[in-house]
Amino acid sequence: MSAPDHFGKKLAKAVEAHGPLCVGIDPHPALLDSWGLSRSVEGLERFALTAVEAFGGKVSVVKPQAAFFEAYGSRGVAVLERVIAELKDSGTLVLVDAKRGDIGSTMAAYAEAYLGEGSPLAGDAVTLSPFLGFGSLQPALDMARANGRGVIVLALTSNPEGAEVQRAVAPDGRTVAQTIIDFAAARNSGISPCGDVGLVVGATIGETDVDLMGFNGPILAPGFGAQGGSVADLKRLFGSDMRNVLPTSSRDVLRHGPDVSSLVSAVRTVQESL
Ligand SMILES: O=c1ccn([C@@H]2O[C@H](COP(=O)(O)O)[C@@H](O)[C@H]2O)c(=O)[nH]1
Repeated sequence: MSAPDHFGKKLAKAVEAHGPLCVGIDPHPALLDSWGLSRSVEGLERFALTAVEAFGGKVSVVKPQAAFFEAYGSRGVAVLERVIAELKDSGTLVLVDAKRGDIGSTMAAYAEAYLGEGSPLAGDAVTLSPFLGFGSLQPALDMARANGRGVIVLALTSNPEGAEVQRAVAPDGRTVAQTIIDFAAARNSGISPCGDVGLVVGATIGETDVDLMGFNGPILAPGFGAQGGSVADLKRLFGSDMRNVLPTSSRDVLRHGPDVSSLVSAVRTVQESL
């Protein structure tokens, strides 16, 4: 029997089939209003399941934003679990955007929750924050690899405040972002076609002034769409080789709901622009 695909291989196949666009499910209160839904668990559920119906099987990756589900407590988290299960059933890769990060011993529990076999909160990958030190993420890196899942680590985030930390210069002369990139690159070394440790590099960051040349993993590019990032920005930042770049957009697609066919055609329009 052949070994199951690792995350990089699953991602490469998904991108081959559907293109690089990752669509976010971010049930903002203002979007619930504009879809004519109540700001309640019932409204959240209708919103999220409509998005699943529109995006499942049509894009390579869907990224539910955990915060908007957690805001409704345990019933909201139950909706997130259902979203993850239904997206998996549709054959679409699920990146749970939870941005977890803590000391290693606590990180092991986060790893179990978001990357553990049989956990209802485990998609195919999870976003992680490395700002307690890249090494603190080790339990999650190990569990991701053992279970054929992936992690996407913040490096250069799309928000303007990120630069004060991420572009700070470490004692060895590298920026914090470059240090994170180098750790991630080392972890992916030798994995084909793409490693299981990805990075967040926002589409809005201006200049990269980091070296991504040797990086063999997925690059999630948020900030594309509602935050002002454009296709031209992606080309400027990542050059012509965008094989592993996953532009991600949430509000700019979701504003076309609640009609499923309008959501689907918004997705198609963005996919074509890429
Ligand atoms: O640097 C980052 C990291 C994550 N995000 C998340 O992506 C989406 C963006 O939503 P839009 O509506 O397309 O602006 C959201 O879930 C963020 O938490 C990011 O924007 N920047």
